Amino acid sequence: MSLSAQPAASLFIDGKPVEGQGDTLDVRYAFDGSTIATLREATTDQVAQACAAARAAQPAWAAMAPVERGRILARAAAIILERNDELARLETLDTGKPIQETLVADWPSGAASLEYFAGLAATLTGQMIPLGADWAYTRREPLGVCAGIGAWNYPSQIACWKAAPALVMGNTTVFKPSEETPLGALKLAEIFIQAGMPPGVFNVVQGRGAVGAALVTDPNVAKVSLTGSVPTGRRVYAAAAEGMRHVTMELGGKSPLIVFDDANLEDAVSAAILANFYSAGQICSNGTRVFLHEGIKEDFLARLAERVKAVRMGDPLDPDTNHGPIINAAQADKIRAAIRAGVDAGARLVCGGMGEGPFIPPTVFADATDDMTIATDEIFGPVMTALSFVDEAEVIGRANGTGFGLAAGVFTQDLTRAHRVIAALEAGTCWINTYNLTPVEMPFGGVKLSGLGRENSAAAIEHYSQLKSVYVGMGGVDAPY
Ligand SMILES: NC(=O)C1=CN([C@@H]2O[C@H](COP(=O)(O)OP(=O)(O)OC[C@H]3O[C@@H](n4cnc5c(N)ncnc54)[C@H](O)[C@@H]3O)[C@@H](O)[C@H]2O)C=CC1
Repeated sequence: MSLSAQPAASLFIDGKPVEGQGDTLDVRYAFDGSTIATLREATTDQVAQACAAARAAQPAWAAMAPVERGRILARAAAIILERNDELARLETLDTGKPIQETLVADWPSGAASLEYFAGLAATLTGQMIPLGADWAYTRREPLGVCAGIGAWNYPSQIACWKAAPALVMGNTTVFKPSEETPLGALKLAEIFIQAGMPPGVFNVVQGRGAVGAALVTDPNVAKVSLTGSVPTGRRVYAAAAEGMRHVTMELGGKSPLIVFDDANLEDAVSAAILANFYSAGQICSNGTRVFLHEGIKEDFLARLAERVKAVRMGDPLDPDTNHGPIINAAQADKIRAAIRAGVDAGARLVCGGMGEGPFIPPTVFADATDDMTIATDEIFGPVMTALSFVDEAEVIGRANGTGFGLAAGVFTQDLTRAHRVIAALEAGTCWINTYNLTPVEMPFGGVKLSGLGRENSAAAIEHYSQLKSVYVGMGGVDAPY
């Protein structure tokens, strides 16, 4: 089977594939470094063209009956699910993630988002407010053109999560995937057209940070939704502020996973695996600071080290591979530097280590302290840091002792404690006795430096719409003169 994944053209503007006129973008398969596609970035003019196409398409799209917009999203979801095998393969080539993951976690999650918001379409109404003889009403209106900017870990899911609530509200979108993973968004654009979406409603531009920056400040853009790191989030938020644009920021984390001594140990170990090693650890909400109660620490670590032996690194297209390569050499270098810093700081390496080439095995540090960089910095790789604790109040304070606030997890059989601890944790997305499940029905997002706004669930609609208030006078008008 050929590994070429060359698309018809690099960009998708106004319903058509359009070749980029900017710099070259080589797309590589993380497993062997082979080039699977060569794209061209969008120029600033092409970004402007995409935004102008989205602007031009927006009034007619917003004027369509909501249920009709919903129907198009639902049709797109059905096409995605029919083509899931082929799309999962492309996602694996684009990201290097194992096919056993991309078959279930990427496009299917994107399709669920389209289905969810399709179902919500007809319910997105304003309010009637009685005011005695007079009354007022609100109209929930679209914002206009919404720019989406994605990270490389879940490229197609991110494109769908940003497109679905925006489009169902009658906004139009220009999406820029990460330069590392540009292919899935082009498929989504094609599928939308196939599902009956009018040209210009969903557009794709490609490029590195500078293209993203041009998109954020385009005069036609009313809202920016970014999934990326905190430093990029700061830059994008600041640039968006100049035009008073709305923002959603889905940024990084260093989330705590707290395991009390009464937890079901086997489940807690499973959760720690999901919270640290799925997608080779390249997940924003990962619970990378695993706080273990002193009483169970060594049992937990021994069991985890045992379970990790079942890891199978290899060709991501092999259905038996359950741990893929890191997205690129620069990211692998960063992860290895973080591992080296953990060893140098005196943490105990329970398992894993440097690995070879693009592969870094599941790596577990124990006996770490809160101030070590392996406990403070987002590594975005398969590196777990275990910290021990004895007391509930102590662990809450330490879990909150970070600028990040994306996610948190608690394992305990004590229901009262579970809810008390979760209430005290500074995190936007939390789990009790499980980890990293992000169904579309549940709001997803962070607090503190991890972001603003929420994706998924009806809560996302708030971030892709604005209210117009209309006071209706039913009698005469009293004026002072
Ligand atoms: N909270 C969430 O939902 C998620 C957050 N992330 C976070 O993303 C990061 C990893 O992804 P990366 O792609 O390395 O992040 P990144 O911050 O380097 O890039 C994210 C996107 O922003 C673009 N970009 C870079 N500079 C820009 C600028 N000045 N203006 C506009 N756009 C710009 C990039 O081209 C890319 O498309 C991690 O910190 C991770 O935690 C990843 C997935 C989910």
